[in-house]
Amino acid sequence: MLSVVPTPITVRVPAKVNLHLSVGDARPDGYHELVTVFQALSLTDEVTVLAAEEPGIDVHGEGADSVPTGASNLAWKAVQLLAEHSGRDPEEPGVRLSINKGIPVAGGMAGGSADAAATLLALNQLWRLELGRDELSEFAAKLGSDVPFSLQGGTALGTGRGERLVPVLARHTFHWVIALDRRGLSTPAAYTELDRLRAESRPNRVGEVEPLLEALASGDPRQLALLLGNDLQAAAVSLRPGLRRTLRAGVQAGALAGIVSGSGPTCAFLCTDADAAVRVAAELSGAGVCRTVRVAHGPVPGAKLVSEEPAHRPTPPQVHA
Ligand SMILES: C[C@@](CO)(OP(=O)(O)O)[C@H](O)COP(=O)(O)OP(=O)(O)OC[C@H]1O[C@@H](n2ccc(N)nc2=O)[C@H](O)[C@@H]1O
Ligand SMILES: Nc1ncnc2c1ncn2[C@@H]1O[C@H](COP(=O)(O)OP(=O)(O)O)[C@@H](O)[C@H]1O
Repeated sequence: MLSVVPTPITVRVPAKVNLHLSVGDARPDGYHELVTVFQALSLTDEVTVLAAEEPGIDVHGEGADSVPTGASNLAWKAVQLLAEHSGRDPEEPGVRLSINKGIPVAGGMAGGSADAAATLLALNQLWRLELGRDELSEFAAKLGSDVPFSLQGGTALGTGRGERLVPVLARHTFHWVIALDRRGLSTPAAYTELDRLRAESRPNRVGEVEPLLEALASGDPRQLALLLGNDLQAAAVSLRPGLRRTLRAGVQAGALAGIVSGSGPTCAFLCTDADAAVRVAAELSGAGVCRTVRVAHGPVPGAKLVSEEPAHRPTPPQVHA
């Protein structure tokens, strides 16, 4: 008898930067209450899921060596969650994952969350689960605070632990230079460091989010640059004092402003336009303050089947007279 092997499914998924990250007090469950504005950037991972008897994960690309290939990979947790939901054996789900990293690992750009979101979307297709965006988003929130945003993309206001999202109007495209560090930084360590700093002094807190939302709606990068703010920046800089130099170097290279991305140590520099971003990237890469630089723009869409993207759509059949 002929058995039909489903075609592998590939999903592309973006990194994020927090344009505004206001961290409240630690809650009884250990999470901090946030008010944050996420923007999805054109720095992406690709996750392919394929039916296979031997389960497993292959990781390629940027920082692949430091990504776990076992059960602690967040994308594998997504496989197990949907396997359980759909009555499959989570230990023998009959799939392999291939992850191609473009998002820096442990860089504060939600790379693991991105892979988990991509896996949810890909398996929904491979296993024909027909879960809607809202259901996928609920599964995403079980996997991590940033995972729902990786699914949604664009620009969004996040509250709660970051998982409750409302889309935000962002006019025009913003242009960024991303400075990647030599080593990653742990998210829980950054939150713990912030609690420690707050217990012993009063580090500055970011202000209200409304002015930043207005700047996004205006589309003016100069206005936005004045309002970027991240409460975790003090913690990241305290754990990695060299970041001060990186932030200074980006502005000296011509960026409008620089910010630590989420829990760091990646730094993101907002530039006037695409040409300025290329110039800033070239100068920053010569300054010796980071491992490498990337140019990116945002907002971009969230996790997407690669076959749905316009550039990959098959050309319509030609009609010859
Ligand atoms: C800081 C942020 C900013 O967007 O992102 P990254 O910079 O790591 O990418 C997020 O809050 C990270 O979200 P995510 O990485 O999904 O965190 P989770 O897996 O849910 O939680 C990991 C740990 O981070 C801390 N955590 C996370 C979110 C939150 N609102 N409060 C917290 O205190 C907790 O210690 C938690 O155990
Ligand atoms: N698919 C994945 N990609 C990257 N890191 C992962 C993945 N799954 C688990 N991890 C682990 O999660 C940690 C945080 O990685 P990542 O999500 O890239 O950073 P951040 O939380 O700073 O945005 C890494 O140190 C790594 O051990």
